[in-house]
Amino acid sequence: MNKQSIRVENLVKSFGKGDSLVDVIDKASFSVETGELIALIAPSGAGKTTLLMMIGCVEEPTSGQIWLGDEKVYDNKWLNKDTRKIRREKIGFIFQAHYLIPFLNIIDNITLLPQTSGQSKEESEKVAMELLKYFDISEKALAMPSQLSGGQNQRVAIARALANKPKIILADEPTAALDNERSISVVKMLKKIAIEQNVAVIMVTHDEAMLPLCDRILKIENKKVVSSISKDSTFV
Ligand SMILES: Nc1ncnc2c1ncn2[C@@H]1O[C@H](COP(=O)(O)OP(=O)(O)OP(=O)(O)O)[C@@H](O)[C@H]1O
Repeated sequence: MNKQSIRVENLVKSFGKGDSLVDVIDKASFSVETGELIALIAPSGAGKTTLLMMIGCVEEPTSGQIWLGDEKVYDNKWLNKDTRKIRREKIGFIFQAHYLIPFLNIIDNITLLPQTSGQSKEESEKVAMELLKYFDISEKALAMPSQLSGGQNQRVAIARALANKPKIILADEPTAALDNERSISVVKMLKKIAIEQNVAVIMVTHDEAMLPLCDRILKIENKKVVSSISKDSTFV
């Protein structure tokens, strides 16, 4: 059964002060359940990355509340000062560029974070190999990132985001560097992960072709966050 994985209430974000004050998000309230793949859309500069980074406990909101799973992590301040720990335990990040470390092979790229979080080499390599099999690139385990295609590297980046078994995946334009066919394959993969691994996925995208593959669309409109089901073309 799906359950609430992300909940945001009255979230506000402004940058700067006085004359240079920029209001970006005004009282956003929404939730995302496990199993859901959500597209986050808005014009450039409207606050997509800012919203994603607040949910990811990277950017501190101005006010409001955030729950990740059962834990309230923000209530007008971070409730746990160690936001890195929250990120490590609960969230997998995927970016437009894959940001794999060029001098580490694929398996070492995936096991780096779990090992720095205290997982044993054996256990982290076992999980990494399972993920590489899942993404159909296990034969590339010992290759270097430069030996893989853009689409393959992005699959490795998704595998890396899953290595700590997070319940939330935050993806900032994960398909921006890929052609249409590879973009569709990456987004379908994110949907499969959401369902099979009970993960909530929020994906920032500028690509309208990806919207029908998502369950719901969150749109930032005049600083407000509005939700629609993906089939509803009101916002598309
Ligand atoms: N650290 C910062 N200090 C001041 N203003 C910032 C800061 N970070 C972001 N902003 C401003 O907040 C607004 C939202 O930025 P954000 O990067 O979240 O937009 P976006 O929707 O992700 O844009 P894009 O689609 O171009 O990536 C912009 O006006 C930006 O200039």
